Amino acid sequence: MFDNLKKKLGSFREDAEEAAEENVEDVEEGDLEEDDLETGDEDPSTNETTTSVDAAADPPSSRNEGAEGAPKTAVSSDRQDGSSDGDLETDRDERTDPGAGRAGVVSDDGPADDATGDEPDEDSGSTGFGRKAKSLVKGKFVIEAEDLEGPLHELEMALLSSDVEMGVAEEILDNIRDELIGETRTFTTSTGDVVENALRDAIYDVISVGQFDFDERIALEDKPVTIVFTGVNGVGKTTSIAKLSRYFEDRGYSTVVANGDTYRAGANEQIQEHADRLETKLIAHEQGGDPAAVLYDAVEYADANDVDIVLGDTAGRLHTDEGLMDQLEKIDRVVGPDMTLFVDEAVAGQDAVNRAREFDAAAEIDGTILTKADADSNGGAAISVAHVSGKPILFLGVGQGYDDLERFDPDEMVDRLLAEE
Ligand SMILES: Nc1nc2c(ncn2[C@@H]2O[C@H](COP(=O)(O)OP(=O)(O)OP(=O)(O)O)[C@@H](O)[C@H]2O)c(=O)[nH]1
Repeated sequence: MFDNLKKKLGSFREDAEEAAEENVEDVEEGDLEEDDLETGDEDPSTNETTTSVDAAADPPSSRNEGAEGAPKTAVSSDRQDGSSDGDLETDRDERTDPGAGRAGVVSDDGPADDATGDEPDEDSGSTGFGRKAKSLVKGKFVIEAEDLEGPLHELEMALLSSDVEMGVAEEILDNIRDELIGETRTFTTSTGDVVENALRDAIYDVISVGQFDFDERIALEDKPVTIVFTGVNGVGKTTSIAKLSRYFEDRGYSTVVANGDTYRAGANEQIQEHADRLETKLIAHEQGGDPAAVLYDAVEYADANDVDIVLGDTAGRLHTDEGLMDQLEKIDRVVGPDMTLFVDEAVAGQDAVNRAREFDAAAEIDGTILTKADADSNGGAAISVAHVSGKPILFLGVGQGYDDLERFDPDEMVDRLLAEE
């Protein structure tokens, strides 16, 4: 899965690490300015962080600098879930590389990311992270813009040729620039970790857009929960519905499937096969019937039989097909689905990215299921869909079996993309 992209990211890592290595200076403990490592300068009342001595030379940052006077910190990810960066970073690093990486990186314009979420360092300078980092520090470097020009250009070309959407590729590059260029970085493990963490954060930022806890949301909704699936023909909608039926049944929910694809000959038979295998009820009408009526009946059935979740298939359509888009609107009016999930195939690359944007504009979606990720070596859709549509990827289809469905986890995705071969 995503092998091409993994290779290309690996090349960037090597190139950027080389650029960092060329600028490394050894640091004797005694040479370190307190400023290099200080972490206790935050004023809790203003949440201001000490600015870098090099800050004036910093290139304008599109991400870390807000309004004039706003805090500029080394923290990069704008999390979607409201939790503090510190908590998340700590979580993430513990899972991926305990004791290495981010925790060891300190820039001179503020605290290391992990430190930002920790308890306040009351006696700054004598206790806490600054002191700890000092005793571990190995070296320091500054990467200037020109050092990274070549590697970043290569990375841009690599992302674009992997079907990453142009705006998303630019965002990733901006994120990396913000993280790596122009700041003196002291480090405790290796320059490789510094580069890897910058890349990790840059990608995480774009793929984690809009993430929410899907299971929790299902648990909290009044039952029955109605989920409608939309997308173009043949991308794996029906199969994904069958997989989600299995997913929910595995978590103790009962499901009923509604075939709102009254358009395509053979659709009833196809979905009936899945329902039989999964031993779940199918509600279907004659071909040519009203899809909204099918879904309405399925919700009635669920109400009457205490079924927890209604999974509603719809006809494959293009967002430009007005008749079919009107059907979706009617479904919205008649059954008021709790969620509309857009289904597309990872292998469609840029097309899938464009369709996600367009479907969201035409019929507000809550999230995406990206199918056939198992057959996609590029990964461009997986990287781009959330950022472009503003809605999260919720699941990846990773095969044709009912269990071949993975919750999309941005952390795991980044780990996967940056895993050493
Ligand atoms: N490898 C792989 N194949 C998949 C995956 N999901 C679906 N497929 C296959 O894709 C083909 C199309 O799937 P369907 O579920 O029929 O697609 P659909 O979108 O419902 O198609 P229409 O009903 O024609 O709109 C089938 O052969 C599925 O087995 C996946 O995650 N990985």
